[in-house]
Amino acid sequence: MTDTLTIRRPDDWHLHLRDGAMLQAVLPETARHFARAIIMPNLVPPVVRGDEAATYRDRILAALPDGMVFEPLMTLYLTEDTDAQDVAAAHASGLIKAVKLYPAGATTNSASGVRDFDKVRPVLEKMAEIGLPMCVHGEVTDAEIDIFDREAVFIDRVLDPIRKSTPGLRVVMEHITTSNGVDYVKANETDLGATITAHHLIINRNHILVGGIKPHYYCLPVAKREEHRLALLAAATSGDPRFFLGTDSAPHTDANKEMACGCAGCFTATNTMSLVAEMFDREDALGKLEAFVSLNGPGFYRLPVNEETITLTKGEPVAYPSKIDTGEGPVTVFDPGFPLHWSVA
Ligand SMILES: NC(=O)N[C@@H](CC(=O)O)C(=O)O
Ligand SMILES: [Zn+2]
Ligand SMILES: [Zn+2]
Repeated sequence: MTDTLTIRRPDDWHLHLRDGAMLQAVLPETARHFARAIIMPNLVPPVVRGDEAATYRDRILAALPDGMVFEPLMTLYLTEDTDAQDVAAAHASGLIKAVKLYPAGATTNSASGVRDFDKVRPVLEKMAEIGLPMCVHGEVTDAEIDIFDREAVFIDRVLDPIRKSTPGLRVVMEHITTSNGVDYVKANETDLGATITAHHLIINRNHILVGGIKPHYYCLPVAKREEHRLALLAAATSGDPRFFLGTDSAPHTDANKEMACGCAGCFTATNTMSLVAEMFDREDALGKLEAFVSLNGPGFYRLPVNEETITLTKGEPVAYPSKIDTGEGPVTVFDPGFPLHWSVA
């Protein structure tokens, strides 16, 4: 039985850090284990232009506690008014590593997102030309489409047509939640990858709804049936380079989660590595953990892998806080509902 595991330091390819007091509180939770993270731009107002990404990056670095090493990989929030030249300049300077597409209304702080995909065509063409990846929140927003079908319908109606009409566009399907997402990625040899969260490896829709509503299991895209969770787990543990960890750790205060209309988002930054290692161990796939958390992401983004390592050890159930304090109120840490045995030394 393996009880220690040394791997290259991991990265998080999908992270919400927010701003101000919340940023201050959640950044160390990520920086403790992760070397780099793709920083989601869905602030209010969103991070749209290169100069806004530069000042957000400065605020993140200013919030980093002394002695911690962490590199924020910045993104821009795609709007119908985004200027292709500004995007190209922010990419050429090394500031941004991706552009994020939110269909308007799909998720938290997506009101400034895209309604008419034809309007962003010039930006997408420029991105294809310069090799800048597009990260996609892949859900349609049509009122008549069932929330559990929104990812699958997005692939057919929006994503596949965009990819066919924009050859060379490199796409990351963010936080996939369905076997449809897994199958679509696998059916495409080039220019397509997907992030998978820790929580979607663990929960299905029953966890949210059976025995009472669990607001801390509610996120978007919402967790689906068990067969979909199993497809995600198989993809993550397969070693296939097209799948990599993006936690989508998305802090909301308990006050904003535990209410009649609670916010979407699970906060996993504190215990991500314990969650993921536990699930890989259960699948007898610890040999593929490094690929999922440390190798496949840099491979897709064409960045060097981290030189430093971390060591995980297996032992008594890991102690982690049930909540973290933030200047805005407590934020509940994702509780898988079972003990975790792997901790980062
Ligand atoms: N995943 C979520 O449920 N919420 C994210 C937004 C997102 O990634 O869709 C957030 O910013 O809170
Ligand atoms: Zn999203
Ligand atoms: Zn997200």
